[in-house]
Amino acid sequence: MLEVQNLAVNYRGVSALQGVSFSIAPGQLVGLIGPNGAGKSTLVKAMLGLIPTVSGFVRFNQRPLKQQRQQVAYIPQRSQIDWDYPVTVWNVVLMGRTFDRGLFSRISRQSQQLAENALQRVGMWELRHRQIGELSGGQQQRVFIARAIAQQAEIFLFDEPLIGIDKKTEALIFEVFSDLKAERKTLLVSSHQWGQDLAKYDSLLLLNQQLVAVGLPQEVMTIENIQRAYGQGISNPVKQSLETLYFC
Ligand SMILES: Nc1ncnc2c1ncn2[C@@H]1O[C@H](COP(=O)(O)OP(=O)(O)OP(=O)(O)O)[C@@H](O)[C@H]1O
Repeated sequence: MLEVQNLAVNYRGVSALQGVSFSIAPGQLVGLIGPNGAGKSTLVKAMLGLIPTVSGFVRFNQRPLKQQRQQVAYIPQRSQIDWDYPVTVWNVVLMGRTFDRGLFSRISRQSQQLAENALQRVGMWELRHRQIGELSGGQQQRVFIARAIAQQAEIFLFDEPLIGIDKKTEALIFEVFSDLKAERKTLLVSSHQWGQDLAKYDSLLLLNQQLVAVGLPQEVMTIENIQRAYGQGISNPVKQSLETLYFC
């Protein structure tokens, strides 16, 4: 069980997150949604211990998550990655196995096999010798998902994985989510994507500095909750996705 209790973050004295508490059971796919600047990335980074927190704790199976970083696969937003960095697809995926280096920093045969399987899973094996900067947005996302799969983590934190990708990659990502759920992994996916996709999550966390609502997608995505999180004006895409959720 992944537990977040009373998490708060300030940036230079200004509050970005307050009193965030939730838990996720193994095998659950949880969506983290909220407007731009709501603190979605901040929450994911705070959970990983990448930024300082003012209060709160994050535990996995009753132990601090910070002490079990190897159990967490983090798939950052594509915009946070330097795509000009000269590294091949194969080496990015092997980075998921860096904890498994033996004498003279050699990567074990088992790790190489896991990296190969992960690249096959996301349909990127043929492009393994490519530089990452030479890939499309969807292909880049597949490579980082392969790295996460190769890591064999228990918890997967995806930061906006659906931004700027093609429909085929989006379908593949949801297939990978299903596989990981079947393996009883814990999945938290931040997204500001609206539409039918929201109904695919087991539950949603609606965030705007604090948690506005938590629960089943149709319980969370009420007009009242959306207004509390997004302010008074609800745009057409938001209305459409509410209708999609109610009529699916
Ligand atoms: N390093 C930082 N220093 C100061 N303020 C920051 C920093 N990072 C984020 N913020 C601020 O904290 C708030 C939350 O930002 P965050 O990136 O977590 O939101 P988000 O929900 O992920 O947004 P988006 O959907 O646009 O990616 C914003 O007001 C942002 O400007």
